[in-house]
Amino acid sequence: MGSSLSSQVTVKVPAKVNLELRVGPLRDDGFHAISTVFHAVDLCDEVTVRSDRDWSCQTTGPFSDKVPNGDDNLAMTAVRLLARRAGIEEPLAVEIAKSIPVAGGMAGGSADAAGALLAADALLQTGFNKRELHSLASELGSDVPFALYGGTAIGSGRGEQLAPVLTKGSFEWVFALHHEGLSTPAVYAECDRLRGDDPVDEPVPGEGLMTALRAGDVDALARRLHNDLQDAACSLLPRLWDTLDAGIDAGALGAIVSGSGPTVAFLCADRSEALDLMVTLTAGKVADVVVSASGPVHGAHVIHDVRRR
Ligand SMILES: C[C@@](CO)(OP(=O)(O)O)[C@H](O)COP(=O)(O)OP(=O)(O)OC[C@H]1O[C@@H](n2ccc(N)nc2=O)[C@H](O)[C@@H]1O
Ligand SMILES: Nc1ncnc2c1ncn2[C@@H]1O[C@H](COP(=O)(O)OP(=O)(O)O)[C@@H](O)[C@H]1O
Repeated sequence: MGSSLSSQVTVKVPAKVNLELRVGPLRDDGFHAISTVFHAVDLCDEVTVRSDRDWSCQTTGPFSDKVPNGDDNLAMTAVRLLARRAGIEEPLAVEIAKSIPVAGGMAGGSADAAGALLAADALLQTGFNKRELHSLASELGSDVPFALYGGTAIGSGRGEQLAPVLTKGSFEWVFALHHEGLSTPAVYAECDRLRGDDPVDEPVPGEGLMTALRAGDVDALARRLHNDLQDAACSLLPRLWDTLDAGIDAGALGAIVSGSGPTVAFLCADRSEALDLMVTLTAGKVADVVVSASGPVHGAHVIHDVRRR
């Protein structure tokens, strides 16, 4: 992209699955208090930011037709925010090579925002420290800070407050993607509707999940997967129930809707089981696309840095 002489930085940034998502009451600011365990998987976008004559944002890849270009793209919002806070007016061009499903509950837009923040920060040499970048990421969205950090982490508040979690080894996943997306606010609203007037407790982490992760115990992890938004996502898209069942029938150890959905995540015993499951689910046409990925992986990190000043 661009002239070979332009300065540009490329960042690789992962998707996430929520191993646990406990949703508390609706807060006065319109967000829900949550307790979640984010887990970064090696299904990644690459975000390139370069100096240019005008501001622009373009997306390539299989999901690019579903992503807004220009100012409506969250990555564009991110670079504009960073430049403004750094007091820099130089226009930037953003290019996203997109592999993370859109509106799939895997935080693809948040990942692009985090990637764009990091790339623009490296390009412009702002001098912002990690805490300041975290704060900018929180302004962009509840899931954006986690995409900067990656690994496995507890998220609290509205998801933006993070604490790292110790894990052993890696876990093998299969993801069933649906072309139809689900809107995150609509899924939270459906969760509230299904709960009706029932009192909702402040969310707290479930027992056993941290032990399973620390021990690298995939069977125990499969039993601890939990998502309070799952019923709401399935209520809005009932065929997700069939997708969840199909994976378990085909040998997955655990199945869960990823975040606000509609992507369904299956936890497998090992890589070979994951490949077998991928073939079975693809042949059974239970989803529009089936992919495999492992986690945890690193958060946003620079993979190319060409700066000419
Ligand atoms: C559900 C989760 C689980 O990790 O992600 P996805 O699965 O959609 O990727 C997150 O909570 C989504 O985070 P994110 O997509 O960053 O949401 P934001 O842009 O901050 O908020 C969009 C809207 O979602 C709702 N929202 C979001 C976070 C939260 N803790 N409570 C909410 O009620 C609000 O209606 C808010 O206006
Ligand atoms: N860079 C981006 N990538 C994906 N979606 C984006 C992006 N910028 C803005 N959007 C908008 O945000 C919506 C939610 O996107 P996404 O983050 O993929 O969902 P989810 O949080 O469910 O994973 C999309 O429908 C799209 O209109």
